[in-house]
Amino acid sequence: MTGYMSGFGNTFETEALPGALPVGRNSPQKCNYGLYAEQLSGTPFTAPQSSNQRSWLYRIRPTVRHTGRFEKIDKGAIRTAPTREDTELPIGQMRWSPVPMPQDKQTFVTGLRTITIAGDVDSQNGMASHLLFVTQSMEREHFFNADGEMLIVAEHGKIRFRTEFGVIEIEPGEICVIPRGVMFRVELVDGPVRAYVCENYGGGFILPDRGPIGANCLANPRDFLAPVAAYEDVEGPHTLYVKWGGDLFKTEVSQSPLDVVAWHGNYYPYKYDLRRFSPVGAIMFDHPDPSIFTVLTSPSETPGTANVDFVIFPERWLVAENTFRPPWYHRNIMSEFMGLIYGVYDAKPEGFVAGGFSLHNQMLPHGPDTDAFEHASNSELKPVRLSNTLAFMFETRFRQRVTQYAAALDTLQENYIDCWSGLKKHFDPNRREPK
Ligand SMILES: O=C(O)Cc1cc(O)ccc1O
Ligand SMILES: [Fe+2]
Repeated sequence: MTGYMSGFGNTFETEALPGALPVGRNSPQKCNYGLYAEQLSGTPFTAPQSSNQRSWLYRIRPTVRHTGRFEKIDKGAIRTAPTREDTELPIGQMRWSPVPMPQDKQTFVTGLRTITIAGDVDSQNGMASHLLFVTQSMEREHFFNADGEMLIVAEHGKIRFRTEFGVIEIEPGEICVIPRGVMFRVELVDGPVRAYVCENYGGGFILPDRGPIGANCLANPRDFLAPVAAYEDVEGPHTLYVKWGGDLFKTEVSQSPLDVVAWHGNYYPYKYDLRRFSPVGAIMFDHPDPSIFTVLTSPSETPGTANVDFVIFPERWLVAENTFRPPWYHRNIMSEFMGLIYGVYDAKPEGFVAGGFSLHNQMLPHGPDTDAFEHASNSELKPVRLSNTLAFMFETRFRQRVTQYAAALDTLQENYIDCWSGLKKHFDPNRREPK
């Protein structure tokens, strides 16, 4: 069964068989249908009520039966902070063209390629950005990530996540968030998949406060969708892969671990359609900070200083008067990994293409390229609709270290910085603009 329940951070209850959820208690002496009760804690037991996350799962076997002895295996191109790979790559603004879809068979586990790593997984700070290529569905294989929550940004092809909690499908324009520890497998729906992944080592993503914007707009809670319970009762050899402490392990078991008949709680995977985001922006003049486009944030202990923010640049109207409308020139204490899901990004009309990505690391200057500057400085400021465009940013307080894999990609644009070389000196002590 597939289906979704609407709301962000809600406590849900869902059962695939009637009466599978115990009434008024979590752990009765015997559960209906002979199920085992199991708790999955996403925050410490003692986290404040407002941020406490846990779910109760009623399953055919407890998860200890879905794990045997673990064996450490090759982690492929997956990297985890604070690993330091000597890339010989000097600091600098970086941009990559899209990496073509591999021709060989790649699953969600083998198809993850880490581009940047930031912070320190052991202290639950920081993040990684990955590319994901899937050319083959996982069969009798599952995965969970103990190192972080995974936010998957579909860029090419539809993706199906069969999770302990139920089934989630996304297409380009949508995201899926899988919390730390949740078991799942990934299937193709109608062809190969390319996606971006933010692995968040810190506290789980929440909706940002809206401040004076009030109770509505930006990402509205009702547009987040959690799956209804769906279970498999499948015997036979299965492999479970686990990412733990930057390493990859596997364990062999004799049944599918997706055997949850019912669950309740507030720790679960969910999806969101980025096209439902209701942007709020400048309706008179000036270019506001891009934080107005924050979809989800993983806060750190320092107020206003995100472990990582997930920000989008969606379709919208530009109407500001007497304003340089694209992003301003910028140096940032936060580091910015950007990707493009479709269309054209207004600061980079050339060279930043769907499936590509850029990295403007801590304090490294960036901003509109020469064409964007000339156009924005001289075009008539009538209302302009930015249509068919969707870019995003993973913005973290930590430096993002580039992996060897990313440094060696032949899609790394050697001449990226030349996009600014045409910015001429316009200074003239006698030149004043009309008011
Ligand atoms: O393109 C970027 O670098 C992202 C970005 C967008 C924006 O509107 C303002 C600042 C900023 O860093
Ligand atoms: Fe920026």
